[in-house]
Amino acid sequence: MNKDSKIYIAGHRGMVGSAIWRALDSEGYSNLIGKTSKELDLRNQLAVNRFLNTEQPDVIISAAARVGGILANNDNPYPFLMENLQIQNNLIDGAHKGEVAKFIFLGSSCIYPKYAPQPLKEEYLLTDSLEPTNQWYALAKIAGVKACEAIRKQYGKDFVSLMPTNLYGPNDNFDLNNSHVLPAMLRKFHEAKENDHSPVTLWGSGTPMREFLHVDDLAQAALFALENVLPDHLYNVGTGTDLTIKELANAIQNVVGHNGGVVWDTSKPDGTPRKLMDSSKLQAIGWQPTIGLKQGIAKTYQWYLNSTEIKINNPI
Ligand SMILES: NC(=O)C1=CN([C@@H]2O[C@H](COP(=O)(O)OP(=O)(O)OC[C@H]3O[C@@H](n4cnc5c(N)ncnc54)[C@H](OP(=O)(O)O)[C@@H]3O)[C@@H](O)[C@H]2O)C=CC1
Ligand SMILES: C[C@H]1O[C@H](OP(=O)(O)OP(=O)(O)OC[C@H]2O[C@@H](n3cnc4c(=O)[nH]c(N)nc43)[C@H](O)[C@@H]2O)[C@@H](O)[C@@H](O)C1=O
Repeated sequence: MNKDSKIYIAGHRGMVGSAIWRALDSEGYSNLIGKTSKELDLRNQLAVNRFLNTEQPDVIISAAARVGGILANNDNPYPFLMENLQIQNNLIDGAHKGEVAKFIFLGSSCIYPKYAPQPLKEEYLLTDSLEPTNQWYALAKIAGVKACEAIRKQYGKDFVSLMPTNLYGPNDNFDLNNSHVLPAMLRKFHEAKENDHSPVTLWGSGTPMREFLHVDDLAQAALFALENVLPDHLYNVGTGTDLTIKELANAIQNVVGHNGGVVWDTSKPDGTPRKLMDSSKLQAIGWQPTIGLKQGIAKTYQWYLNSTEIKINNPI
């Protein structure tokens, strides 16, 4: 890939898009383009086609999506299904018709069946039914993976899908209803510490297990996929290590310095019991995670403390 190739990062202001932008920028990629959702609504096919015809990017990295934690997914099935289908269809089909040479699609570990064997291998896709809380989002993401696979199979184009595990890091969403668990816990424990170490209420039973990857490691995986023609269409991107939500709460409490109690609100959903990824396929060809969870949580908490603008993303 040439350093002056024109690379459109869709969703460049989001947690993932901004991390990919930073990674490419620091590697010397000088022709990056991004548009906010106000400037270009990716649900609008006509607008997307006009934009792609005008800009003619060489590469598209698709980090734009309707994203949220377990409750946002569970309570908003239609936008999580339809908006994600619209955004990705417009980008993937526009890229195919516009002769974009390389397309990197981002999905999520929730595409795999709820009770698939662990760790999750890429070939477990579509072998059983999905986790109900995020099946709508997962179905859209599966359609994106299959669209890229179909274009690759029929036309031989370099369209590839990366499936990250649960991500965290700078520019995450800290809205207490819509965010994922790690940013929600950072904010809840921080605010409780400031409030005389008051008790914190967390969701579910605390027994589900999750795997967490720092978004800068995911950005390195995207850089790796940009700079190499990957031999297959689908790659998991994770650390290979998971922990219970209770263990995560303890780790975050320690980093933040909160000494109060924790209450588990079991009226909130647990979601899938476990979704540990087998990322050996991508690791075997050259990508490795580098940021351990404790270090990553500490870095993210520092970022949170130093940020003048914390993203509270509540589009619903
Ligand atoms: N966060 C996570 O834990 C995980 C995320 N992923 C994947 O990574 C990708 C990015 O997620 P993340 O960065 O966390 O999400 P964010 O919510 O932080 O960012 C999403 C981005 O999408 C853009 N966007 C949303 N709707 C539209 C629209 N209609 N038109 C144009 N742009 C739009 C937003 O643009 P703007 O800011 O301009 O409104 C925003 O920058 C997604 O594909 C997601 O599936 C995968 C696994 C885990
Ligand atoms: C990335 C991934 O993210 C989502 O799936 P999820 O992993 O289930 O989501 P989550 O991060 O919101 O929760 C993980 C666990 O944590 C528990 N939990 C405790 N306390 C809080 C809490 O305060 N907030 C949140 N959000 N969860 C909490 C919560 O009950 C659950 O057991 C999907 O959007 C899916 O589409 C997807 O791709």
